[in-house]
Amino acid sequence: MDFPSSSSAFSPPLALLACLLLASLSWSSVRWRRRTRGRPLPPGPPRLPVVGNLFNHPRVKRWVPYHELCSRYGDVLYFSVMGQSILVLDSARAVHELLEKKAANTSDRTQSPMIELSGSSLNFGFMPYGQRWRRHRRAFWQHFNQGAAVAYWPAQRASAHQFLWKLLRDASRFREHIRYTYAGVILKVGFDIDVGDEDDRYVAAVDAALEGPVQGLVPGTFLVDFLPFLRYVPTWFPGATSQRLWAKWQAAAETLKNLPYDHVKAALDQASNDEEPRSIIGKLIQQITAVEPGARHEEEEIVKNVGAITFEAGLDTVYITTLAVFLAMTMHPAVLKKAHAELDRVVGPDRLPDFSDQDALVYVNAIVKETLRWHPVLPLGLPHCTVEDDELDGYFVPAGTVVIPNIWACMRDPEMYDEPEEFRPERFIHDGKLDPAVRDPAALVFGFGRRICPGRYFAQAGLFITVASVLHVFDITSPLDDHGRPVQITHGMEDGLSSHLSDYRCTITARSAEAEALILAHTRQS
Ligand code: HEM
Repeated sequence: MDFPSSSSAFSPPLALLACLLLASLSWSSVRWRRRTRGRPLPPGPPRLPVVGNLFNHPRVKRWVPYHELCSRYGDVLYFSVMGQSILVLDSARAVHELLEKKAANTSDRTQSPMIELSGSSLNFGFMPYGQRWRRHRRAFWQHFNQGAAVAYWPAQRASAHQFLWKLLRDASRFREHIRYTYAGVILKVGFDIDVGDEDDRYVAAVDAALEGPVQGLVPGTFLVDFLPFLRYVPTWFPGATSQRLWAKWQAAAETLKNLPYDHVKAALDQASNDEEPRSIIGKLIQQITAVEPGARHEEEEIVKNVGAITFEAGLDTVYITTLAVFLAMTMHPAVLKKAHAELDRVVGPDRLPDFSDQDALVYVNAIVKETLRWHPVLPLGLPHCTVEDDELDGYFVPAGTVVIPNIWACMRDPEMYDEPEEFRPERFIHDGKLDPAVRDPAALVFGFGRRICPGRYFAQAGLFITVASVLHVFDITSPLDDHGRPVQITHGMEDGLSSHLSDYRCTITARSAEAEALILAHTRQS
């Protein structure tokens, strides 16, 4: 048999290239085997060479298709998109195994150009796991831990009362009223600013700054997520509409960082030296005055960021959850009737609910829990990221893997919650008390490990007092059509990092003339 001579088949440079390629492939394969130690990657849909799952990775309302795929592959699901490993955890068990037990290795965040371009660099929720994130989180937690959060109850109560009065005056604008209620509390406790009735410039600054994260952080919305060089196209370039949008978002984030901060700074400058600052930002500014001037700029930046993130992370979450309570009451009149009965019995007609009623208002607490479960506002949480190679259930999890907890799926696990699609607060109650045997949705919807939501105590207190106050004095019923007939509405979740409701129309009326009088009396007092 004739073999072609080596000189005719391969020229020396080509042969060298082939040898180098072969050597590099064998070296990668050895390294891969060393790293995996024979452990396979977790199961998942079939992958194409190079692009992996680019064409079969879910894109819309991913919590649903992820969950459907898990019924085929199990509660740990693996994708690889253009070399990026993605792991979906579809059960409380899997989430606990990786994000709680191995928190030291799974508390990083993946970085995307859209974080900066959407104006979210100030948000430590997106910062990589490390010293900078830690310093931000420490400053925040100091003022929002369980003990500290109690100090904000009076402001939360006053804001809830103001909300009742606004609903009484014009219930058709209940969505704006909810936003003002929660933004007002943050402005008060964070900056000692009293929010205006409407057209408040601080609330306008918050709304403008939230546009970037809400629209810009939905994965895959902007091509720059896949082609990072696009961020350098100048704004004057024809068709560079995204660039102009990003510039607007970043400017709005800067305004949010500086506007309320400057107010606090000015107030501190005018106050006498022995006066204790009343606001969180005031206290943080006071702490950094002792810092050496050289390091002060960095510290000042942290304080500004902490102020801004309180709005960025703390407004839409409670706003959407409160809207979901209104929707649930509209759809389930029997639940509202039971809440009314409990409030009449525990609180009575002569006053509004208070935090001291919380233990006795078992059904109202159960409504808040059921709403957090029924409409988990961050259905996929905030994705974590692994730092080093890891292992789960005997599978290999490479370093740099994006880990997505499917909180929505956990909240609909029929093993944990019977008939999960139903809105049924009773599931949390046994013998007239909250049942410790039923998992509290708060143990999952606020996230995991070292990244668990540090605003959770503040959020839950605000939700409780607002919901209890509204249900005590208002009826919430179906919206009416043009002929005055009730319209049947259903629960739907919109796509997005935080999921808005598809429909939230309702009719809100005071329960009685006494209820109206009660609202007016309390508004005058607060
Ligand atoms: C219903 C209300 C809320 C829900 C369901 C919620 C849920 C979450 C979730 C799922 C995370 C990601 C946790 C993780 O990575 O595992 C998170 C992070 C965060 N939340 Fe909340 N949250 C709520 C309200 C608030 C409020 C009111 C504040 C501020 C006052 C707040 C501040 C934060 C911050 C600063 C982070 C970033 C934590 C970090 O990455 O270290 N949240 N939240």
